Amino acid sequence: MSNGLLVADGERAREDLRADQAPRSVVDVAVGVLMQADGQFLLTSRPEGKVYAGYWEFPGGKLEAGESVEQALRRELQEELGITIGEAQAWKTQMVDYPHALVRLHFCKVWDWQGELQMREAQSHAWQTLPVAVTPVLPGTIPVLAWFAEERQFTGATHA
Ligand SMILES: Nc1nc2c([nH]c(=O)n2[C@H]2C[C@H](O)[C@@H](COP(=O)(O)OP(=O)(O)OP(=O)(O)O)O2)c(=O)[nH]1
Repeated sequence: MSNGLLVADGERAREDLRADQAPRSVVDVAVGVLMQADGQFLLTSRPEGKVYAGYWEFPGGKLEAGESVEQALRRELQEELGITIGEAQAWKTQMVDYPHALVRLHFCKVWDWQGELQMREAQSHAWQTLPVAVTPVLPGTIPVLAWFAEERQFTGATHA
């Protein structure tokens, strides 16, 4: 990692490849970190047919044209989980350079929502704490586990 940018899948080879290419545009993504009072957080698995299918992540998705992060988060969590969220607390942002896209992840903590969780995209879900037991975790999700570790003074591996 350098300058707050996480490069997934082979930094040096990709820098060589990109030397004479135009900079890629950034894709903004709204991500919800659903929290329970006891500190557990919700992870979901990426559905079949998407890049990194089967990897564990926080629920969310790309902003549509004209949407704010909060609007996108509200829409995505309704679409994916069938819940209506209350206030979302902007937490941290993280850029990740994947082979498929350069993404800017806007992580928001969500403490309050209405409705029962429904896995509307046939994804799996798991309430987790540190260390995270489900595997594999999406590269762009791992920094969040480090932020939790810092907040909680947790030492040791954050995930399997
Ligand atoms: N939702 C989510 N996406 C993440 C996380 N970490 C991470 O690197 N990403 C990346 C993976 C993808 O490149 C991008 C999210 O795009 P997506 O394809 O899941 O979004 P979407 O639901 O709008 O997708 P689609 O409708 O276009 O299929 O952000 C995370 O914790 N949660």
